Amino acid sequence: MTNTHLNIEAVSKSFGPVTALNRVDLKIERGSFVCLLGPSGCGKTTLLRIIAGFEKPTEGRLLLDGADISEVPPHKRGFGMVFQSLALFPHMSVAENIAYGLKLRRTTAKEQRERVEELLNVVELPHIADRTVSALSGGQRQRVAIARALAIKPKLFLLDEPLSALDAKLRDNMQIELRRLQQKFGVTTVLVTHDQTEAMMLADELVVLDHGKVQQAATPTQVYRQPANSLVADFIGAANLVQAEIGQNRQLAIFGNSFKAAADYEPGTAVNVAVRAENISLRPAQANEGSTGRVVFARDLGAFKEWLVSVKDQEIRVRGSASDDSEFQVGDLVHLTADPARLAVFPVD
Ligand SMILES: Nc1ncnc2c1ncn2[C@@H]1O[C@H](COP(=O)(O)OP(=O)(O)OP(=O)(O)O)[C@@H](O)[C@H]1O
Repeated sequence: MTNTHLNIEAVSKSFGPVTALNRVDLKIERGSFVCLLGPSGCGKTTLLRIIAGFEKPTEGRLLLDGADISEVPPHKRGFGMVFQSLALFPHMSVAENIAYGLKLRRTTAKEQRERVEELLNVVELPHIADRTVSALSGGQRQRVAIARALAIKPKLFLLDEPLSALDAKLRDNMQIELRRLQQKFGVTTVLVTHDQTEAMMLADELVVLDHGKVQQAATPTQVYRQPANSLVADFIGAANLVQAEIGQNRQLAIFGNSFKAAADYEPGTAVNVAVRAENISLRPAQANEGSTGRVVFARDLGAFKEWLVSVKDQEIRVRGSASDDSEFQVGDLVHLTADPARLAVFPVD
């Protein structure tokens, strides 16, 4: 059964001649964590700003629990927000920052104290309530900003690239923390990111935007395994897009390996086949063998190995697991095999 919290109906937004959003429809489930993901300029920040009320849609409307909020100003929407800049008050203490939204809501001093204490415990900063924000580390500031946004028990929790200023290790820790907090509070959350690993790590539902349109809205696993089109396949994960042609009985040949396309296409249809780097295996090849390529780049990244293999006029990215002890060097002739169960076939646009 669905339980829609926010319903975004046919929302479009133009800035003069630029169409930032083009009839976006999206239903956000109560208590879910939704990530808006896409390349730079795809419209994700504009969509978040429309949800927050900082921008008005050119067309379409927003329904919160069924009520039209399109005309409601941001401060009356009751949403909690965290931006990349955090926008904390540097001269105020941690506790004052967290209590800020509560004060505006005329909460009693006792309620404020209790709520601040509760949140400081949740974000694991109970000992620094009295410090000024300017004396905190990047990760601590991040937690204060999150605590401040959650203090008002927001109807929606909105975050715009909140972790992008943190170094890789801290960002990884904060992603786990953010996800745990969101689950603990059960707050409906929308986060904008251009980092697909972050989006896959956090999201219940991943919304891939491109060219101002929703290209796919599904679980991270679905988006990864069954990308809706070649834009999504290309954007998510290390995918190779290989051109091929449908033969008789839906037969297709990729790197010389033949397999059957799942969807029904006319023979002779040109298609793009998305093949992820980790779904291709290599073995040494002989010069007179078919379906071979030459290794042009090789690196060991610790967690996995990666090669670029020149096949015809394309460079194919291939990943092997760290435990795989095959060693291919630049210049080696290799045979490629794609896992037929993990291919996605799209008509050429
Ligand atoms: N205030 C504005 N005035 C004019 N054009 C704008 C404005 N805000 C956004 N745009 C344009 O709308 C499009 C979508 O911008 P938006 O900031 O939503 O993209 P984004 O996906 O968040 O990109 P990024 O990841 O680079 O922040 C872009 O072409 C952008 O230049």
